[in-house]
Amino acid sequence: MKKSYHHTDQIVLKTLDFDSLLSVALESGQPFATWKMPNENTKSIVVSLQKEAMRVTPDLEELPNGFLAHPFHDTSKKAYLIPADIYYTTEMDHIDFSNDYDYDTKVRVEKAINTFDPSKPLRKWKRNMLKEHFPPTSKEHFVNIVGESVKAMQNEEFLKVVLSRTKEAGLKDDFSPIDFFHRLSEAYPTAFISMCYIPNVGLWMGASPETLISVDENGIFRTVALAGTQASNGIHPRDASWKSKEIEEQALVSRYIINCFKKIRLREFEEKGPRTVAAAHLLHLKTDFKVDTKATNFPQLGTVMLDLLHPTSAVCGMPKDIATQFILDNEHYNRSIYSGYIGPIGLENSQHLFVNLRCLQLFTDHALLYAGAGITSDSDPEKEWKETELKMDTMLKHLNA
Ligand SMILES: C=C(O[C@H]1C=CC=C(C(=O)O)[C@@H]1O)C(=O)O
Repeated sequence: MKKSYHHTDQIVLKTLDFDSLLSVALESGQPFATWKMPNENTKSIVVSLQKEAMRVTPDLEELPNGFLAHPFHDTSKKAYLIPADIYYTTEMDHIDFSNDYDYDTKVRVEKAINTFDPSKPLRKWKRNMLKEHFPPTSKEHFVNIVGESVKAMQNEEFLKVVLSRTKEAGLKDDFSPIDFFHRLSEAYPTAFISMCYIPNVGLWMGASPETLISVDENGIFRTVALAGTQASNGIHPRDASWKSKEIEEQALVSRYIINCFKKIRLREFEEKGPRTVAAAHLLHLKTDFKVDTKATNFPQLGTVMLDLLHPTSAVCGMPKDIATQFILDNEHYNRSIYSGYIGPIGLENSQHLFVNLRCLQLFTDHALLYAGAGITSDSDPEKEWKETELKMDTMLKHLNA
């Protein structure tokens, strides 16, 4: 696969700790991202020393290492890349610093970290927040567009559409994004916990249950079909039962992925499931797909599948073009990177991109939560509204805790 990480100059810090580096990054207004992988304890951070994130075509084999964030819909199909000018994980005893910067820049960064005072509350980050956003979706509007889409599907205009909405939640005066990141990491060990700041896109945080694509250091490619939702209400995943509406909704996502494999004539994939998995207080149906890119001699499979998969019918619908148009015409707001994809690329010789779900965007005094629900011809608009409320609770429960 790709070249190994080649950042060599190391910064030696008086006190090397994750929170200090993250605080300096957050207050600086530079593009940065921090994350925790599912089922791992390590927390990682990348900071760019440029003022803006890069706009790139998501070609994983060609891009510099860093953190990628792709919007749900972008006509130029470009992603934002936060290059790993500074890279640190809680497993490291030093900070990796890119060779592209001169000695003075390194000294400036080192000084900012070494003089950081953890006893002072963080305030400057608020200056970098976006000033405005589309008004939150009213219940009336959401229920209305779900009803319209159900009619269109009963008329056989399309098979499935995922409709989404936003809602505001106030922040406590002393709200700290860093404490929130740690609370999410504790609460959801199996999720991809992330925080990323991109100028003009905003500060986003999330606890995603859905891998879009991953390629590990051994060249094993993975993706999943995740759909169907019910509140777990204490039920163990193995004892869950599903209605045919959810079974079909998830089967459409699996079929979509298999069609992507067919398009590139790849037959050597392993498929496991569907099985029930827990994500916070919710249960979903999930099918796992796996390909050995070395055995199939397909090193660029990650990039090829990324282009074919996004947006999957777990966030968009079927057929893709008609569902996309329905979303753009009816949701009346810009999803930005909600239901797009985010994650580290090139670091530790692997790629890990997750669908940006169960997420929110921070503003100076409130958060904007995002959630959607898969609609089919059998959907009940009122139930779909409740489902989006349940999904938003994933973040809401821990926001002001
Ligand atoms: C679109 C979202 O979830 C997707 C992933 C799992 C289950 C889903 C569902 O049951 O509708 C959605 O397809 C969201 O969380 O905003």
